[in-house]
Amino acid sequence: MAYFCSQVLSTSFFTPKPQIPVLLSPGVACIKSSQPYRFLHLKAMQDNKVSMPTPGDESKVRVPHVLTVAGSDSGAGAGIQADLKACAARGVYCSTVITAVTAQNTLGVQGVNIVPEDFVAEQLRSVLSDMSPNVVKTGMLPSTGIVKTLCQSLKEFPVQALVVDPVMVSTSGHTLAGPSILDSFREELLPMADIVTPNLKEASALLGGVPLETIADMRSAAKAIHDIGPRNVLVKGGDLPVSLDAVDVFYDGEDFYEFRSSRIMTPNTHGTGCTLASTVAAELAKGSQMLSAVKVAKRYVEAALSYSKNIAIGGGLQGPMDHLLKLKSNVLRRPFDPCDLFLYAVTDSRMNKKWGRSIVDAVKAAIEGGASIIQLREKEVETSDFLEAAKACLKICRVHGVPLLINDRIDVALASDADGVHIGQSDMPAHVARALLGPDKIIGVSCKTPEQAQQAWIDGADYIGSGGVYPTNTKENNKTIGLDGLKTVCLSSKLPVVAIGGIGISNAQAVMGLGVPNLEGVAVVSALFDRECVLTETRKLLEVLKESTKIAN
Ligand SMILES: Cc1ncc(COP(=O)(O)OP(=O)(O)O)c(N)n1
Ligand SMILES: Cc1nc(C(=O)O)sc1CCOP(=O)(O)O
Ligand SMILES: [Mg+2]
Repeated sequence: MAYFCSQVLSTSFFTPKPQIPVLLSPGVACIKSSQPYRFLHLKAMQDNKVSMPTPGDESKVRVPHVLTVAGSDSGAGAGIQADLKACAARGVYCSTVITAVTAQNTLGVQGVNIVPEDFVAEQLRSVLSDMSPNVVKTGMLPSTGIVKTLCQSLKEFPVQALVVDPVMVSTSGHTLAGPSILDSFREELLPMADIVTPNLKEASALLGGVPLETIADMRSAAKAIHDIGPRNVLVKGGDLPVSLDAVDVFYDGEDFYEFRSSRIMTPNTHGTGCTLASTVAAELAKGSQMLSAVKVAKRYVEAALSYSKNIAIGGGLQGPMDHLLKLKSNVLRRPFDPCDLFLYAVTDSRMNKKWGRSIVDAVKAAIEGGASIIQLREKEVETSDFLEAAKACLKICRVHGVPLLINDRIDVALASDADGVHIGQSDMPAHVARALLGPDKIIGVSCKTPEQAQQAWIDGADYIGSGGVYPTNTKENNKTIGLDGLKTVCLSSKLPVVAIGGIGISNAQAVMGLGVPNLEGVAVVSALFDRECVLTETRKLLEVLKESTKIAN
């Protein structure tokens, strides 16, 4: 199975002209049409019925909103489910009117249950009369009655733009809207549409079965479909034979634009049509002009396809894509476990330089010796070198299932996709780091007092680093809090704690012997890295720590 990834947008035939905006901004409608529907729309705008901020509303944030009118796909690769995910990924609210419920998976469509027309009408009324979506996007419209109901509702409750994905056949070949629907598409729905996005089969069906085999055919089809009434047409050429590349043709009634793509080999293409149309709708809802909306939508779909090309969901020929671009990395990453803090190796560029080893070699040796978590604390390296080192260390850490944190630098953690950060009291505040890094990354915070420990919990930290337990030469002017200070911090918080500062094989047992339940381990710099052999020192410290847990039990 293959799909196409466009790296290059090529415009052809004509120099692109500035577009007349379909939307000036969310809440402001287009004025380039003389169709009755648009007059209704403009009239509603003037009557203050559509998207006009009302006095007293200034403090409320109006979010861009797409209403999708489509079928449910139980496998969630296409239909309503794809529309919801695409809008969520693009930061747009999505409400739903369900026209049919399908029993569907990656093998095909096993059943279709059409929602009664009057209940589709009721759903439409519920959403349109109250929630003022900016844009309506249509997918599976399985009966003429449902098409008519939709058109009627849109006349009663005009929206800023209508995106029509003329779904007729599922990717597995199952008919989702029969030929009887075509007349109502041509006569009622398409004349109201701001854009229609047929694939080759759908474009051919809309035009009475004309064969579409070349790019020239697609242009003619786009023009002929435009004559039916939609303001813009995107004919998708993914199924075009004889070419390694794929070309989509966009026509706005004046100019043609080609989107040329190269193939991505992937079975995970189910739902690409729904996703593309929903993303166009989402971008329009945010206020984009039509051509920009189409460009962004294509880029997004291609990124999602490329990202999801190897994910495995279901045993059929066509799998779903990952709209949020998250599944792959989450599958590889296990959640933070406080036990990870048992032997915490913190690197130091000066020490590694002194012993003539790279950061990567230092990390490799520490992991081989039994370190359960790594922190890159590289105070003196250039940002670009830090980033490179972080990426290289991450590869090693992932192979061994050892989390890698970055000291201080949220930007480096984000850019390298490290597992998290360690920050101190004078670094980026932990709640800001949490907002930047999201809910899944690990955040450790240095705390010397119970107040700091309580704040770390409030700010969303995952663990506390507490010290200096003993005097240290590694960190200048560091206050020593001793074993008592460490114990006080541990007892003041429910967060897991790792002890730091002057710890090595000679005193690790004394630290772990404190016997407080949330003290999970020790963090060490010089005892591992200011030594000739990191591997040997890590192994020795691991043995001491294991011994201390035996004594405690
Ligand atoms: C595990 C762990 N605990 C404490 C620290 C110290 O962090 P911070 O106070 O931000 O000081 P610097 O390390 O940035 O000098 C740590 N790095 N790791
Ligand atoms: C980085 C750091 N933070 C500390 C704190 O007290 O928060 S002590 C410290 C230095 C730890 O290095 P070593 O293991 O060589 O003593
Ligand atoms: Mg710091």
